Amino acid sequence: MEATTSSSLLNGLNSGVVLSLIAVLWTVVWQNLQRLQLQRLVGRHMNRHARRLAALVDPYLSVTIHEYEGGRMKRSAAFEEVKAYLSASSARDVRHLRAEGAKDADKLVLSMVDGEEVSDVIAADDNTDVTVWWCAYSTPPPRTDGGGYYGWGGGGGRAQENRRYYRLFFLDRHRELVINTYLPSIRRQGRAVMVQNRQRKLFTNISTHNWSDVDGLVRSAWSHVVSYMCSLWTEVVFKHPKTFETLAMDPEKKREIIDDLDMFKNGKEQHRRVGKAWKRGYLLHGPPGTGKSTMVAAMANYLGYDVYDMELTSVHTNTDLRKLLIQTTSKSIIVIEDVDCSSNLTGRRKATGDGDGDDDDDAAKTTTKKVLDRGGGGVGGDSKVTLSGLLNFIDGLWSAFGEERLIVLTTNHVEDLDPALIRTGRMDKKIEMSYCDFETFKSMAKIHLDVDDHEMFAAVERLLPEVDLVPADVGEHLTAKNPRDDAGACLARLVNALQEAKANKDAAERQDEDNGVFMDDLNTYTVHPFN
Ligand SMILES: Nc1ncnc2c1ncn2[C@@H]1O[C@H](COP(=O)(O)OP(=O)(O)OP(=O)(O)O)[C@@H](O)[C@H]1O
Ligand SMILES: [Mg+2]
Repeated sequence: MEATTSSSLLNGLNSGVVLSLIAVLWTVVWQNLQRLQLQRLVGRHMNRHARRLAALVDPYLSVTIHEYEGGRMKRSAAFEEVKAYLSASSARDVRHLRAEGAKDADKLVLSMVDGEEVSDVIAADDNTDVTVWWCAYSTPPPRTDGGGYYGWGGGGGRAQENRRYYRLFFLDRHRELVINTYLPSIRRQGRAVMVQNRQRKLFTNISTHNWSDVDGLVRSAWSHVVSYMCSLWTEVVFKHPKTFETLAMDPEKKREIIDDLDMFKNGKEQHRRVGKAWKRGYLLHGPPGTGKSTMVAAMANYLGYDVYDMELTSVHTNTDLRKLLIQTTSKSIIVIEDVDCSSNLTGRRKATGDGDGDDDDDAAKTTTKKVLDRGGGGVGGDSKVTLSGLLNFIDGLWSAFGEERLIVLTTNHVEDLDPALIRTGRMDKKIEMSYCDFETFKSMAKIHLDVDDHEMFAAVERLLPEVDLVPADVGEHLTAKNPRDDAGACLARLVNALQEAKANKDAAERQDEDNGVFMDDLNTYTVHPFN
């Protein structure tokens, strides 16, 4: 932002006593018109004249906010915030508007075209109203010596567009109020509008390059160029329908998680006071189909955060891991799904040499081969990320970069994870997502069938603890399969599945007893009624 003192807008005119009197009179009349909410009736042209006349007796200052900072290709956050802040008043008061696409496919984000202006009223401490004016302008883009335009890669057509800017006019006597109170406040309000309007994103780091075809040195050089030039993340619009309302789980447990998220979201001051990075780790563990990924979506929707879905096997080195971290934004959730399968990271901390995990050499020495599969082929790739690198990513010096960030790890095998990975500070909240219990079933029945009670609930309550049925399976049984399926039919299908699962379990137990295997030797009976 640059502040300049504007000379009287009527420079050169003979500012005699009569003219000054008229100006003072006009200012008084104008302010009264504003108070009576008649400004819009009088019209925006009169508004501009009032400002010019008033400048005779009290000179104007201006603050200019450019779209691009320092002539570079980086868009100014302040410009975007002011634009967002002014969108409502522009839509209301301005005759010529510029429209851009918004989050909602049916809506448009409106802003003033060049030459338009809107006024804004600030409530001063002495209960008087102070009027300021925002005007929109633009200038042609700067040219390079060769006649080309600045910018490259990603700039494209954008480099040839006019550079827009907003200029705020206000009276000299309101300097303190505008600079110290008004401008910070509109930035905050603009940010809030942007959060509301913004399309949330789902990012992934899965590379589209076939690295195995590329020589190591070339690959390394290319990866540096890519990470310097553009984002290491690929993004799509995040549109997951799951919310906490439709996530079935024990209501008390759900409340506890929502409260925890609220405390985190509003915890900026608390984190600052205790000198803690504003981040929080969640570990979601439990068998497949218990809703871990679904919970991440519900969290993202609840908080309004972007989601960075990190595929560890696509990260080549600890250094790349750190670069990915640096390229994430605030108000985001970084998820590493099935962390136990992502890489052979379990129990390797001691084997990592000096273990600082901070350079590629270190990583190379301690490379762990990709292992683990969930039913079939192993995980491919040539990642050299070490456990140490991951530990530093989650709670090392660099993890304090940025703020308001959740890191969520999901796993089916919490017992396989290194204790250092899940210690408090890395994973602050551990949530066990388990087999469907009766409370979870009741919330699923409400969500799927809109029933709070039913004669078949008793059978479900009796059978559910006897077998291990995950919410994904219960949800499938409760989903109508044809237009004639009512609540009774869906519940009957679930009860049948439970009875069948119980019969299978009893048969397996009998078989084990016959074979001399005792129940204590068996960990769980997982029932997959759809197999
Ligand atoms: N608690 C739940 N409430 C509502 N739907 C659920 C719940 N749990 C699972 N589901 C449904 O079951 C399906 C599978 O859930 P999800 O993918 O979240 O399981 P997961 O625990 O992440 O499994 P995996 O360990 O295999 O990744 C989804 O379609 C989801 O909508
Ligand atoms: Mg999952």
